[in-house]
Amino acid sequence: MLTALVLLCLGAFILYLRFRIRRPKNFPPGPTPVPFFGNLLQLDRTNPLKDFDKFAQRYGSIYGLFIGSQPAVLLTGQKMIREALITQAVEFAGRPDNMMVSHITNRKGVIMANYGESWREHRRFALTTLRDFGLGKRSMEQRILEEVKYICSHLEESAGKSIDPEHLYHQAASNIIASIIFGSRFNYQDEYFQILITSIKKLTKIVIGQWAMLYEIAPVLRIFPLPFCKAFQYYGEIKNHILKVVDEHKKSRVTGEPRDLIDCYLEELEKRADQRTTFDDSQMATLLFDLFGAGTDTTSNTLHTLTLYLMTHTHIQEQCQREIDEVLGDREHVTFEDRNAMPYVQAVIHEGQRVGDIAPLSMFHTATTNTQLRGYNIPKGTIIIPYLSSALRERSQWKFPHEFNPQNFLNDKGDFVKPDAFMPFSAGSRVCLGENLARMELFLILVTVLRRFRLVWPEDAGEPDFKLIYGGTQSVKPYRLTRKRDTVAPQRSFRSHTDTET
Ligand code: HEM
Repeated sequence: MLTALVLLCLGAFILYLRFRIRRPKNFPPGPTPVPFFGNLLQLDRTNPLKDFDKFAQRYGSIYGLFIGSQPAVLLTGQKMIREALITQAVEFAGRPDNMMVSHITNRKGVIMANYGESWREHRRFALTTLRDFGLGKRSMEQRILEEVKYICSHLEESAGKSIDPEHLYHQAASNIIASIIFGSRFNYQDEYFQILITSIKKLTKIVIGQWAMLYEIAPVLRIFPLPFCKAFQYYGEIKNHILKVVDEHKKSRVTGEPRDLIDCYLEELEKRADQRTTFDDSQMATLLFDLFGAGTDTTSNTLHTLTLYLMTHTHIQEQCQREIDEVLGDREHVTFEDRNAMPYVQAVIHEGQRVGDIAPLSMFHTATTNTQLRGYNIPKGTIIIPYLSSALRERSQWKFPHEFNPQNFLNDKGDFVKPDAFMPFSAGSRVCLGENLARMELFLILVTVLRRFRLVWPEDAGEPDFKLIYGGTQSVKPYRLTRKRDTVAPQRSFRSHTDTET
């Protein structure tokens, strides 16, 4: 019996030695990892953000963790994040290649592409194409305003009923990016459209969930038909749609007259036919997937959370409406330029982004080379996690870090100011590629809707819940809204706090 026990202990010790995780020399300090799981068992599986805060209190604004056996460094606070992503931009511009999402997209396109020529060429192409969006005859602004008409008519039709705005915003954001890249929008009732949107939402959920984690730390499981296989299926559904549209474009396009981003890419392919280039059909499909996916959840979740705050802080909604009326007067349409004359609305939108905290952990980066940060060694390939939420609610950076208060973005004279800690789009060479589009969407949609409607928290809806549901992209829980046509709201305010749900 004793011999068996000794042998068991010895076996366990040998296994421990075999799978023990070794901290690289002079690696940032952090909690002790256990074999195989690293520090994953010390993190709340449904929402690790509070654990990250606790570690930051103990180890400081930079600390080391292990995701399985893979070393990772967590960056907390705006100064630390900027130092890594801006001052040492190139050294930390990589992407992990062992994540499920990098396998799904084959590391092509932009989002999961590693730092290098292909990422650079595709990022540059996408940015220029989005920026010069005089494509065809319609500007980006016109495309957004066209979609806003559908949002308004949907709200118009909902008179006397309460609606779930989440789906409406998802459809609108998805349609705007679809119109830019595919050249056409979907009808809100279109079943196929619902399938695509649902696939994006489910895929986003799976790739940051527990099954993805298992996929990443235990490659041996990948051969089994476990729930992570669904992610590949959802990706396949979206990609099939993309390939179909690309095929149609190849048949119908006219050289020199691009209608959308696909036509622009096909033209680039033609131009580069005799050159060495990273452009090809499969890169194009992943780039389209990246833009369609990234352009759907993000802006719509921001609008969803912001609308909840506006309905429940009616004095803020009213003040926006007064400013909008003053600036627009009799004019039918708002333009993006009008934002410069609307400091309060600007402050409200930015505050919505701050408390909405859409991408709490940004996207993971990696070190592109062996380097140092704050005197610590960071080996090539280390995962770098910019903890964006920590900057968005950093006590020393905000007048009111834990409440919804547009004063966070206004100075004493009432001018709009943007503190350095405002980084929902991240920073540096990987900063969100759709930032300008997203800012334009948020402004044009919100101003048009608030100009026409008063958004009201239904009388029978109880207390609003401001907690964010943790995810790769976060949002508040589903809720319902009613709308009134007049824009003068009775005063109604609820206490809000900006915690993430645990
Ligand atoms: C409110 C809306 C949005 C927010 C808060 C947001 C936030 C982010 C964040 C945090 C990242 C990661 C940056 C990093 O790795 O450091 C990112 C990357 C990216 N976003 Fe957005 N995003 C938004 C809207 C959009 C839209 C509308 C598009 C579509 C054009 C888009 C396309 C992308 C792409 C392609 C990347 C990858 C960039 C790269 O790896 O080089 N985003 N976004």
